[in-house]
Amino acid sequence: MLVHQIIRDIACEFPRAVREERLVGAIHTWLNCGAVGLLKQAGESLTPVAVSGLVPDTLGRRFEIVKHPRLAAILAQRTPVHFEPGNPLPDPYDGLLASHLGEPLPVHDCLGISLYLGDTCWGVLTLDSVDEIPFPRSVIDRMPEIAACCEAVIRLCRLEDENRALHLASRIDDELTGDGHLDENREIIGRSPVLLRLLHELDIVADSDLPVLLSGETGVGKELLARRIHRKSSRAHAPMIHVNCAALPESLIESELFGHVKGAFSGAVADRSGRFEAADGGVLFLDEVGELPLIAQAKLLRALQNGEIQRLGSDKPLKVNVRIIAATNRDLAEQVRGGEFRADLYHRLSVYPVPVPPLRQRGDDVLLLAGYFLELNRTRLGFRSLRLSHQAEQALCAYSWPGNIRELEHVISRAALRAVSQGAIRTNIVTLEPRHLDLDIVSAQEQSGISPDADETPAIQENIHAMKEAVEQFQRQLIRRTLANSNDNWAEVARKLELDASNLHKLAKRLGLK
Ligand SMILES: Nc1ncnc2c1ncn2[C@@H]1O[C@H](COP(=O)(O)OP(=O)(O)OP(=O)(O)O)[C@@H](O)[C@H]1O
Repeated sequence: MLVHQIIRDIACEFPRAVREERLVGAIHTWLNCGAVGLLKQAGESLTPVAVSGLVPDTLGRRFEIVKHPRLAAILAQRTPVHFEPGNPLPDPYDGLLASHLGEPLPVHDCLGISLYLGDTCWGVLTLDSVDEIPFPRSVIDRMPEIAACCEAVIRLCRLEDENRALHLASRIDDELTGDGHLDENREIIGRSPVLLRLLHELDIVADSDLPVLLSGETGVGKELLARRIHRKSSRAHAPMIHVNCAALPESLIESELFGHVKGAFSGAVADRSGRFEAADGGVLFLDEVGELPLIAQAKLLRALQNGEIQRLGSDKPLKVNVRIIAATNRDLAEQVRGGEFRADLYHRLSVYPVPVPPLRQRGDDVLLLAGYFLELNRTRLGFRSLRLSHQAEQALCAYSWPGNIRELEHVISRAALRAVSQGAIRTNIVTLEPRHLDLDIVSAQEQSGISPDADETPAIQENIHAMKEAVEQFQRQLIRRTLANSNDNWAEVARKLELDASNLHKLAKRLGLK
């Protein structure tokens, strides 16, 4: 019985994401329908927090309410809304049903109800069927009861979150429970354990006033993470000023950072404050800090050491109070060894170093992010539905993403345009295939340095790295495939791969699959 199962779950200890998944899974099993979705309202959009029966990228999509008339209709009333077969309004899940991966079948029958916490709307529950037989009257009649169960679970999650936040505030270091993805101000998509661990760590460091050094490959989201640190810090009320150290011409760096007084150089026609002053009380984000020339490094160091700056051409010191967050895609420690970066500045910036993992180590986040970008493009280009074929999903998961999330964003936008130019009709369900994605898998391998006849020492180092990555990529695919063929049963995967269960657990964690 549905209600019994939900009450049993309420009595157990679960992280929020698991609670929500179990709730949706229980409703799905009980109804035996096509799909169930629990969507939370965040501003003008609905964000799926748990789905069952839909393709994995659904979790990354953000459904703009004005663009989805069915969702708007569900939100507009507190009683159940039934869209019978043949209803002309497009369904947000058209083409996203997992049971019809080969064929982009539209949803036929849809039921929805808005969910409330007290008088405040929280979001919606949606039930979809792919059969042309409408939901029976008995299900429609039980919708308020099902909604009440959902509301109870949501309320419990909220109370548990508040409790956890209180613990965190009193510096009782709570264990990671995997709910970082549901932050109100979320812009950061992903649920992989590596990302959730990182967000948890950043939330703790945000609270301190320590300088943070974010390092990682291009496009991994360093700037996005810097913004999150700022937003969650006690300096959130003051600005975060962004300085792209790679884009500043050497001759202007000093004046940009510290400002100048009238007449300091030809062209200085008036007094002007610099970025340090603009960031006073807030955060100065030094992006691509590894590109700063040595001379500018010395000046920056002096400002950080003394907590004061001088405008160019002035001898009056000005006190500034800024927190520094720096980012780099270079290996700064290596640059220090090579004499390109000052060791003293490096130590000042890297009080709290945060390596940001590349996309290929974030497991299924690639599909969630793909879903997020698919939905953005669907809206932008006016498609009824924009989805990935199973082969396209596999291609995205197998690719090594040297340009990380930025590259994924571009790949999806390009693929959508390519589909249009190849004749896709916007009023149909448009399915992106590997040929639309056009991922350059061969050249990515070449880029990563695999070359059988390279025998010079640096090349050997690179090859070892590339080989490790290729092996990990293979392991990731193998585990994912075996998992899919074993109904997500890890014990069965361990048996099939002839691995000890605890070794499989460790390996899956290292590969970002758990
Ligand atoms: N987890 C995420 N969810 C949604 N969008 C993301 C995520 N991570 C990155 N992005 C998007 O990917 C793009 C690249 O991110 P960002 O500029 O923060 O990367 P970066 O590491 O600072 O790159 P670079 O080193 O090249 O400056 C941005 O458009 C950003 O919004």
